[in-house]
Amino acid sequence: MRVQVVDHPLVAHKVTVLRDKNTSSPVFRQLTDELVTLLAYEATREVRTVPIQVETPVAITTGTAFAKPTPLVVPILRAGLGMLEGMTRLVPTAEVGFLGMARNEETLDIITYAERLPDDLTGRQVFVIDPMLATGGTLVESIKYILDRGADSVTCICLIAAPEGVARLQEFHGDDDRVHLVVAALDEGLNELSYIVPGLGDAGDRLYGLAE
Ligand SMILES: O=P(O)(O)OC[C@H]1O[C@H](OP(=O)(O)OP(=O)(O)O)[C@H](O)[C@@H]1O
Ligand SMILES: O=c1cc[nH]c(=O)[nH]1
Ligand SMILES: [Mg+2]
Repeated sequence: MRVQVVDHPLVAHKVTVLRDKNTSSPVFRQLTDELVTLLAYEATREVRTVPIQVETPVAITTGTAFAKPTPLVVPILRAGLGMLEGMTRLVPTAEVGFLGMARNEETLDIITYAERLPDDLTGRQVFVIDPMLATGGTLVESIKYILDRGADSVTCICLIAAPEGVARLQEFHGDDDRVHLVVAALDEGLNELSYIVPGLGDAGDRLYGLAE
């Protein structure tokens, strides 16, 4: 598994505003959208391409197109939805599958309440988007799900990760070079409620309001 923390002043600045508890939902959504495009730039470096011919007003030249099968983007509902538009804007030919997962805030067990993915992911490059990697329970489960269906690779794009979550991914997928993780910030750790510290609070709530 390869882990990349994107070290860039634009990313650091946007994450700082995102963390601010006084940042409103509309601004939070806008920054999430902007951040995913910056992270996706790194995360899609190994997306498969094929050469194509293109005719400019001046000459015919060789360009680049995404290879088939096209990349599959999988937002983890709810909070991952906030990253979807930024991702599909960059990779417009991508297909989109959905995983609805929520962690029980007391037991931290993961409940999968929705799943809409192709049964066969053979040969697919999959991009999982979810802003928060806390204990890692959600991502470990998602990655397992996707690899079990035959995907070639799973690249997870997260805004904020806790070292505990990264360690959990290492434990389950550390030796697997099909798995990549790209994050904007690696934080200090988890608090007693398994929230990321300093983090930004509950990403789903800040994007979409209270879950109750
Ligand atoms: O690493 P973990 O400990 O599993 O926690 C991370 C998960 O928690 C958040 O989702 P949440 O369960 O709050 O659902 P929501 O997006 O509907 O708010 C977040 O978006 C991740 O999916
Ligand atoms: O800090 C955290 C941990 C899990 N999920 C969130 O949205 N925030
Ligand atoms: Mg939540």
